Amino acid sequence: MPQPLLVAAAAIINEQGQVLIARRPVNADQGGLWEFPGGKLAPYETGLQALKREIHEELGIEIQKARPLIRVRHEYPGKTVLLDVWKVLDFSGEPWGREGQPVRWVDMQDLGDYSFPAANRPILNAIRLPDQYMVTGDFASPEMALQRLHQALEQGIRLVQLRAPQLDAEAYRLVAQQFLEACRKANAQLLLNADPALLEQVDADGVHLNSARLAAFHHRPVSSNKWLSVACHDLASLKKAETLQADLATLSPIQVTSCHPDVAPLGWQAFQELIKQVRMPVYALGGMSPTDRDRVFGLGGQGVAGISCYWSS
Ligand SMILES: Nc1nc2c([nH]c(=O)n2[C@@H]2O[C@H](COP(=O)(O)OP(=O)(O)OP(=O)(O)O)[C@@H](O)[C@H]2O)c(=O)[nH]1
Ligand SMILES: [Mg+2]
Repeated sequence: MPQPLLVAAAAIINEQGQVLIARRPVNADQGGLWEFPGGKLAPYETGLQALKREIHEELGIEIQKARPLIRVRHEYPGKTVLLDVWKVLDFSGEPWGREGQPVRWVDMQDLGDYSFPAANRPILNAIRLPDQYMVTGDFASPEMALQRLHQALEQGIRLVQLRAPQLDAEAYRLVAQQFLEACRKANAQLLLNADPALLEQVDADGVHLNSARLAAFHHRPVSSNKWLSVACHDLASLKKAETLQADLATLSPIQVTSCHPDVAPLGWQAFQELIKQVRMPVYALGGMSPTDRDRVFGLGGQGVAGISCYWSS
């Protein structure tokens, strides 16, 4: 494999939730396209050092605090890049295009209106997805499920997967419709762990494919304006998810879990090694707690997914 060109780039988000993008000069590589500000690492620089230097050079601001968001390896004709993208949590100064480049604050939902380099698709997904992903656990009645959903939404959960293998298709559809209404009100996104065709009846934000469905599909089963989430347990399933052009994946079990106590966990090192090999935001699932997020960011993951840590009375 060729040695990639190392590039640090910044997702700078303001208090209104807008993202800063800049336009590349027309005569540059990927010219005329929009990008996340940043640039190549100098020899002996770490990603964060390069990020701070480049952002000062290009935008005139000082990064006070940032955390890893996603690393994306992409092969362009004649060049391979490894984009080390950071989420900027605090900065000082007012950004402006110091090199004459147009810069613009863009609403999160309007990012799709801009043309970015091909490598940027996973970055756009990582920016739009939260760092916590709740998967529903057991419930005795739809009322109990809704009550638990409301508790989670109040605690800040903004991405929900309705997993209810105990329900038949009709019962699932009814609960999904109620979940969708509650999620819409809370500005949260709902993924259906169900046949993707259900999206025609319940207009949720996307679907999550379990292992059986992942194996059954050979093409992306949902349109590009819906999320495609996939359950992965090893490199083969992650690669299959990539073939289906999935937007996000869960990788499990990372630690020992109460629901599958006899399954051997992958562990943190395997989590890091596996997600290096795919271009997709990946959530750590299995035995997680919200406090594991910093560790996950450091290993290159999107955040934490969980049932028991979020679905409790
Ligand atoms: N900064 C940045 N670079 C990106 C993005 N997406 C992407 O494919 N790249 C690629 O990564 C490389 C970054 O190079 P750059 O031109 O920003 O590097 P630089 O700031 O050091 O520029 P310079 O060469 O003028 O000193 C380019 O090949 C560019 O096409 C992105 O979102 N932001
Ligand atoms: Mg640059």
